[in-house]
Amino acid sequence: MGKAAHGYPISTSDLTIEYPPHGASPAYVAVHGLNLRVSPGEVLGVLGESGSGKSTLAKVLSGASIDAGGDSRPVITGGDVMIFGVPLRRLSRRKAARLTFDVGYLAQDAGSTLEPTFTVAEIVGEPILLRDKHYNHKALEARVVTMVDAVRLPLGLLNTYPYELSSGQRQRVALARALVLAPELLIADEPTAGIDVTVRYAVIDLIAELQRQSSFSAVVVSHDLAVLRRVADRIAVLQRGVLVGLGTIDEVFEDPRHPYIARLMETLPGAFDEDGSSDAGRDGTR
Ligand SMILES: Nc1ncnc2c1ncn2[C@@H]1O[C@H](COP(=O)(O)OP(=O)(O)OP(=O)(O)O)[C@@H](O)[C@H]1O
Repeated sequence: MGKAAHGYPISTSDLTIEYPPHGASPAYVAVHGLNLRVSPGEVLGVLGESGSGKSTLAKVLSGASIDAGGDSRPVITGGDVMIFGVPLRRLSRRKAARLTFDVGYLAQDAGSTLEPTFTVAEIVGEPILLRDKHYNHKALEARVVTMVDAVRLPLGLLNTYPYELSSGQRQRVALARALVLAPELLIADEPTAGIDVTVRYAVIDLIAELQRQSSFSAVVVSHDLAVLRRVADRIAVLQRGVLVGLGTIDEVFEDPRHPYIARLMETLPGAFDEDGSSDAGRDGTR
């Protein structure tokens, strides 16, 4: 794809995303006129309350919504987004499928939706075979071992099934799968949701560490500012599908130009502690 030549891994211009009408439900605009860019090697956090459009945006940026087809998927109806210079709005499903090999996507609840009949090794290795079904067996095995090791799972788990793992271990498997093709962009949607409180920060710290090692760009969606503080270079704040803040966490909150952000500050007790710790989101609720 010649990714390096395209400057920005993600560049949106007036991006509007809509869910088409479905049965009795009218069309719903989930993201309105979004303008942002993600630079090579940058981690952008996306913050917003439930229903603000974070997952919708993540799905579209990953190319997964086009690849999936179907009529309840989000569709770009205004502006566009370029992923490594490829405009998504009119992208065919075939080309979108190819794009998904370049973009790692850790979907919301990825850990709890792993294929239950596959072993850990099969789950992690599957994207390699989807890209190239004739991939060398030994090389596949070696790559799977490398990835399982990279996410700090014991290799003894390679032949176990998802139901035998803890929530944190399952999320690590999902992360290994999302990164197995060595993507230059990772889209992670609420990577710490549903994970036991005691290991939640270990998972986000692992993403931060792998990102530093491999310098991929990333978008990390979370409703938890303390999570984003551990990984994001900048954050984008969404309210009802509209971008209401963009910058480093300190820039966004030190000068809250938008009343929503000022309100958000009040509802995030402890979010501004020096050590980045926060009470918000620690109780395991979403
Ligand atoms: N398949 C769908 N059809 C119609 N509307 C939808 C669909 N999926 C989501 N929406 C609507 O789009 C809006 C944005 O949803 P989205 O899931 O992107 O929000 P979110 O910020 O990720 O929320 P959460 O943190 O709860 O996951 C919501 O109002 C939601 O009801």
